[in-house]
Order: sequence, then structure tokens, then C-alpha cells
Amino acid sequence: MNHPINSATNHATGRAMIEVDALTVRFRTKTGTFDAVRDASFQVHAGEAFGLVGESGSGKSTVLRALTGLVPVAGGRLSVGGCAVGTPDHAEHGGPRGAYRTSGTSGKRDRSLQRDVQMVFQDPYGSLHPRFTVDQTLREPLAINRLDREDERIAAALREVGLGPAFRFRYPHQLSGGQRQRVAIARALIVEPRVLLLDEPTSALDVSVQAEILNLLRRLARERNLTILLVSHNLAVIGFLCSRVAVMRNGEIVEELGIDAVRAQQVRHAYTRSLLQATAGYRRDAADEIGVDAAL
Ligand SMILES: Nc1ncnc2c1ncn2[C@@H]1O[C@H](COP(=O)(O)OP(=O)(O)OP(=O)(O)O)[C@@H](O)[C@H]1O
Repeated sequence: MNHPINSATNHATGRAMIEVDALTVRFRTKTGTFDAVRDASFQVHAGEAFGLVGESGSGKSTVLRALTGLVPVAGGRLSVGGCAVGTPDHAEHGGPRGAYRTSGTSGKRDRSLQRDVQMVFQDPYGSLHPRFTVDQTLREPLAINRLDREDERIAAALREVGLGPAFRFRYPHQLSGGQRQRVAIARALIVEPRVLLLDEPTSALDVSVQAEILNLLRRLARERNLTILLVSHNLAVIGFLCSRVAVMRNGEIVEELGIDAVRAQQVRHAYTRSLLQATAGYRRDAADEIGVDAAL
């Protein structure tokens, strides 16, 4: 039996941790502009795991990047922990760790946002510095956020993701794909964020490793009462971790559903149905192997 985060037994409080309200993200292109996200709205409660699903190019990653303050927000409002993201003048509003100040579209991020909102990417090889040992990779965010007891925190972070002390002085090329993703998760969690943004965190991994990483993420999210926003093109992966999902297509949210409704195939939009059918195909092929077949 599968229990997504924020099933009836978890610690979600019902307070919105992430608010995305009528978000539009506009990129400049050679021929003019392109709206990668249009008028998208959803909320994620504290301690909840929420999924964004959709085919490649539908705008899922752009929503995540907007929440880190790294893409040009043309319209709408974003907030994390009640503090606006992406507006230049909200420092005076303060927040649990001070203001989440970003410099509008300039790409600079406020340190408190940087600490509270951490991201894990699809490709752990690409996201880890090839010349940094695991120790250096984990030490860097501690230095940036001026956190003390570095050695203690690094040892604890490795333990939490199931890597022993022997891994501490290895380089990325000396690790398997799954071990690299465990390091990337440790790097994200070592600064004790409240929000974890996951961009296809298992898509680059062998099927046999995917379930291990999904199980790890689910355990850590529960233990730390993390708020999670998970991007995937795969509804089975979303169903394993999340209690609700928004379906994106061509930059727009076409439907928002509880995972129970997805499981019962109570979907309104034909596009969501086609994603479900793709998931069923995936399930037949691989789910037995990776152990997420109960997800949907
Ligand atoms: N910096 C950019 N400049 C111009 N267009 C961009 C930029 N970043 C993304 N896009 C476009 O925005 C659209 C949405 O991209 P996004 O990466 O958010 O999609 P996605 O749903 O996450 O897909 P994938 O799973 O393939 O990453 C795509 O058409 C992409 O080409």
C-alpha cells in the first residue's frame, strides 16, 4: 500500500508554504518573446508534497526556476513562507529568516531564500562539480550560509542519505548515478531548508535505482516535514510522493487533482487521460522492477 506524503497521517498544517498566483514567465527570443508559463496558479501547504506533471516543454521546470527567483516573471505573484519572491522591495516585510529578496529578473538570490528553498536536479552528474570531493560539495553551502559545526553536519548529512563516511572524499566520477543523486540530496538538505524543489529527480537513473531514491525522498520529507514541489513527466513517480498534482500543458495548468482522483481515473481533461495512459504503459514495462507500481 502506498502512502504519499500528506496522506491523512502526516504533519501537514494546511498553511500555504508556496503560493503561485497567476504566474506568467516571459523569455525574450530572437523573434520577440515567448510565454513559457501563462497565468498559472496553485498553492502547496506546509509539509505537503505537490506534483507538476506534463510533457516536455510544458513549463514545469520554469515554474520551479521562478520560485528560486531565477527567471523573468512577467506577471503574477509568488511567495514562499508568506514572503514574496521576485520583487525588489519587500525586504521590509521580513519573514521567518528575513526577507526573500531577489533582484527581480537579474538572477541574484537573497541568502534566506537560497537557504529555505533548495533544489535537486535531474542529472546529478551535471549538478555536482567534477573537481569537488563529496566533502567539498557539502561544505560549500555551509560556508555560503555561514553554518557552523561543518564536520558534524557533513557526517550527519551523509548518514541521512545512506552514504557512509567512506564516501566523503570521493569525486563524482567515483560514484554511481544513485550515489551521486544521494549526494545532491544531502547538499540540498544540509542547510535545513523548509522547501525542496525536485526537478525530475529520478529520470536520469536506472530503473532499479529510481525506487531507492524515491523511498529516500519520501522518508526524508516526512522526517523533516518538508514542503515539496516535484516536477515529473511521470504520474507514477508523482503518485508515489505527492497528495495533489497540477497538470501542465503548453505553459498552462489545465487541471488540478488529488492523487486519489488520479488513481480512480476521475480526470476531466483529455490530456490528463493521455498522461495516465502513458503511465499505464510505463507501469507494465517497468514498475514491477522499480517498485512504484502501487503509486497509481
Ligand atoms: N531561457 C529560455 N529562453 C527561451 N525559452 C525558454 C527558456 N527556458 C525555457 N524555455 C522554453 O520554455 C518552455 C518550457 O520549458 P521548461 O523547461 O519549463 O519545460 P518542462 O515542462 O520542464 O520540460 P522538460 O521536462 O523538457 O524540461 C520550452 O518551450 C522551453 O524551450
